[in-house]
Amino acid sequence: MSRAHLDEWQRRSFDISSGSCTPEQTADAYRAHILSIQYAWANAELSPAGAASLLRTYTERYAAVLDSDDPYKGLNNYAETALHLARNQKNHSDKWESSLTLENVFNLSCVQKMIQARSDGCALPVDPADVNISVGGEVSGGGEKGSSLSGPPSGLKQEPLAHGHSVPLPTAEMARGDINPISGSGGLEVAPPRFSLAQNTPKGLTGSTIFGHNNFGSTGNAVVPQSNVACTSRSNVHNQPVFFSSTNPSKRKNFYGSGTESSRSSFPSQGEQELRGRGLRGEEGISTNFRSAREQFIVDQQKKHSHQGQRGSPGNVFTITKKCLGANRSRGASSKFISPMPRQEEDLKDNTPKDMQPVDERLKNFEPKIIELIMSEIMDHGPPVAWDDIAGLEFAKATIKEIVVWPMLRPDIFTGLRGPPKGILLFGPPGTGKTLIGKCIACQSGATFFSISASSLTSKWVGEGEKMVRALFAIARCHQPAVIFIDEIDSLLSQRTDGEHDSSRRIKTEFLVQLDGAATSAEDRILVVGATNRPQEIDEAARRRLAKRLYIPLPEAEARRQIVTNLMSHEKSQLGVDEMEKVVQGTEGFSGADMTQLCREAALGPIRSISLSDIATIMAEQVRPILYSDFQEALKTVRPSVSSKDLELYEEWNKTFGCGR
Ligand SMILES: Nc1ncnc2c1ncn2[C@@H]1O[C@H](COP(=O)(O)OP(=O)(O)OP(=O)(O)O)[C@@H](O)[C@H]1O
Ligand SMILES: [Mg+2]
Repeated sequence: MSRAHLDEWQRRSFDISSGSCTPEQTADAYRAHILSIQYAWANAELSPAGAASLLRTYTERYAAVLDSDDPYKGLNNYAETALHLARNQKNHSDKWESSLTLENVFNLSCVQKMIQARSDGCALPVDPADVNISVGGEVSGGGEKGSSLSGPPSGLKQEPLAHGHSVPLPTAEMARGDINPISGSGGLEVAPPRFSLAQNTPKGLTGSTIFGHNNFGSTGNAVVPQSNVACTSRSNVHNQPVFFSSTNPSKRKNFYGSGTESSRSSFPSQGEQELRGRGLRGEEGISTNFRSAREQFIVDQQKKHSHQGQRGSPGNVFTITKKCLGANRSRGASSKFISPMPRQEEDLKDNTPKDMQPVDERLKNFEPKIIELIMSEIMDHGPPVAWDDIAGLEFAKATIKEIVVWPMLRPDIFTGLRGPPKGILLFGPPGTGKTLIGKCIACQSGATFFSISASSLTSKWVGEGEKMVRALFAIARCHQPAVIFIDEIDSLLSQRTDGEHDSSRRIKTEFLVQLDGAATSAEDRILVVGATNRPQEIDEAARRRLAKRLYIPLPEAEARRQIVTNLMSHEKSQLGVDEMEKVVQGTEGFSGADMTQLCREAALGPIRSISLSDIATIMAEQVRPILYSDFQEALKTVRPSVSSKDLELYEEWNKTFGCGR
């Protein structure tokens, strides 16, 4: 080092050793030393080894001055910082005091309840919510071999309670931890007694019950040293209530140590306890979570076996239960998990009556794809339709109720000749409510309802049509009582001609076979409802099988009024009685669908009266009500869709084949 540096170094060293420097000056001097060393090393005036050695020495000395809490020699840097931080922290814990004292603990209602329960010989009310210590009354082993808590151990006072039972109270000595209340020996060094809750437990609460720790392995000021709380249960513990202590008395409830899986997984098993006990003894009462691999293996094995044993017979397993989510639910092979999303096949199974289960075997011959398609055709969706939603058609409605609803309600009296027909044909002009009736049957009959459009059978599944028909009837048989609604049945069962396509002929034949089978089988409760607006095109063989042929005519005046009233009730309208009458009279020959169309058109009247500039801003309430004038306007554009000539044909067919009066 250069001469100047060495002089400076010397001066600083003298200052430090003179003892006249303040800690700040000493620290500065050491810091300057460190800088000098770094400088010399950077200028290659010091060897790296020499620089490292010097740096270590002076860094240590510098740190010693900084960290020393001696006010004359050190800066107490660390403490200063920590204290500074602490000063800025709000801390209320120093004012906190537990309200739970030795005196008032027995006044707690939950403690009283427990005492009462024990005195009544009932199970102890305990909440395992946040507690994980079980302490019973029977003492086996301990300082005085064979001693039991039926007599208070030395160090426990007997204090009579209101109801006459005595409770051992800890004394001041115990509170100080001088005496182990459980051992009763008055000494600290006691072999750990084992506790189990037996019926012959003294009526009073043990000191350990009340003052037990929350944590198994914790040590501290508790009255009961943890080493003594390692519970084992060799016998007579099954079905015994397990006693938990809790720091939160409000959480205590009735609880039985039933030894559920969750509890066992949350609490040390017997083997675990023993191992822990060993560990405790071996380490002079200091519990440790460490376990050798072998010990862990033994614990795991014991857990496994105790689980199995518990399921079969709840034998000699450790009966501690911890409350946890779902603990009360039984799990395992016997419990049934119900998925919130039922699968299709489960639906199929569930909808099938138990006695119909063997029928499912028949579905094995069908391709799952086809079964799935048919199942998706089950009409269980769409807005429900009530009988009152269908205006007029009183005869048809009464007949259908008689054929479908009553036999379903009273199958016992609709037997033999009174047995319901197996096939119905609803025929009539378009838009008169045939499909509506089908939907209503679906909602009201309570039967499994299959709704298939015949055209989809012939066009959608070309080449598979007859398979579909067969599968449809097979599934319906599995879901009896069942209603198969076939809309536009004319396209399926039209007259057989020489020029027709082979596939549609096969479908038709299959359908007739199935219909025949359903019609002839007395046990089958399958009703086929066909709807058509071309009844004259239906094959005579099919016509015979659809025994009940109901004419669905155009709505009469009363029905038309009902349709308008029904539809207008959902809108803002002002239609006087006379005006309504005029509308009804002006719609002679209208079908139900035409009436609906007329009302829709009339409902647009108020909107059309709003000027184009206002339509974007007008409030919904400001739109005027539907008036008679709107109907008058609508009647100019909406014409009846059924011609009188067509009507004659229906009337004629009804007279020839219909079942109406
Ligand atoms: N009797 C009725 N009561 C109330 N509304 C009806 C009635 N008949 C028809 N409607 C109305 O007409 C619409 C068409 O009816 P639906 O589809 O049942 O006629 P359809 O007889 O099946 O006709 P298509 O023969 O053309 O299939 C219905 O949605 C309903 O709004
Ligand atoms: Mg229809």
